[in-house]
Amino acid sequence: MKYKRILLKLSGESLMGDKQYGIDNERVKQYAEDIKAVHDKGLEIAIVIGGGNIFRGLSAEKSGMDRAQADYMGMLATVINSMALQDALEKVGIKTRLLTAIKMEQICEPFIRRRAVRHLEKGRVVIFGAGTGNPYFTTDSAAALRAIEIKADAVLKGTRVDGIYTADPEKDPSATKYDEISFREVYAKGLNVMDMTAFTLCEENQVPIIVFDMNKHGNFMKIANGEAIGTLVK
Ligand SMILES: Nc1ncnc2c1ncn2[C@@H]1O[C@H](COP(=O)(O)OP(=O)(O)OP(=O)(O)O)[C@@H](O)[C@H]1O
Ligand SMILES: O=c1ccn([C@@H]2O[C@H](COP(=O)(O)O)[C@@H](O)[C@H]2O)c(=O)[nH]1
Repeated sequence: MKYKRILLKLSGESLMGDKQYGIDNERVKQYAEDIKAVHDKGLEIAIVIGGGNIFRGLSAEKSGMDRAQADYMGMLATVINSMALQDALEKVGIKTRLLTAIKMEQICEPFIRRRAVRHLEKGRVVIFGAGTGNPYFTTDSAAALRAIEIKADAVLKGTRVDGIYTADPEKDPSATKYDEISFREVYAKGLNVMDMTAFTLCEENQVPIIVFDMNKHGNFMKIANGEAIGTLVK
């Protein structure tokens, strides 16, 4: 394995699979199997999962809702996704712990940095739910923040695009992919695959980011082995 400890960011939207909303069980199962294969090789894995398949604060604000209220709803959506992933991981035999930034003591532990690190050292997959616990942030920023806190070697952003493109590939079919790009170039070109707060946090703390297509079975293993299949930001 190329790394000892990584932070895997999973997209909430990707969890929908071919559905228009919610959680596709087959997709969650595929993620769990891919994560197990890498975990079995001894990599310490922490996960942050988005909530875009259920609720996004920014979209709700556009429909007239108070932004902070909507953001808290978005954070709760990430907990639902985290619980679905936790269930799927346990079904394939992985020990997990779900730690949330908003206390929900009947269902999971509160986020305590030292406990998270201890869980990882003991070989448990740790899922961080409820983002940063603060409105006006995203789960990309939560992923960057937690990665720094647990001293992860990299943020692996597993999403539905296979890397960072010169423009959004879902809107511009002529866009071309970068194999590697600097943080400075990402800012200068305004590449929106992740939010800028997340990029800045990683740059300031020397945590590289790799963007890759998590929906293709086996890709997570390739990335964990150091194969250059996505886009490396450093
Ligand atoms: N320059 C770019 N290169 C690659 N992807 C880009 C770029 N600009 C925008 N994107 C978009 O970034 C998105 C990244 O996917 P992802 O599903 O992680 O988004 P997300 O909104 O963070 O998901 P969620 O909130 O559900 O976790 C894709 O939809 C892709 O089209
Ligand atoms: O730290 C955070 C993380 C998330 N939110 C809210 O949750 C939703 C879903 O997260 P995505 O990153 O968009 O998947 C997000 O739209 C925010 O409303 C938050 O407030 N703080």
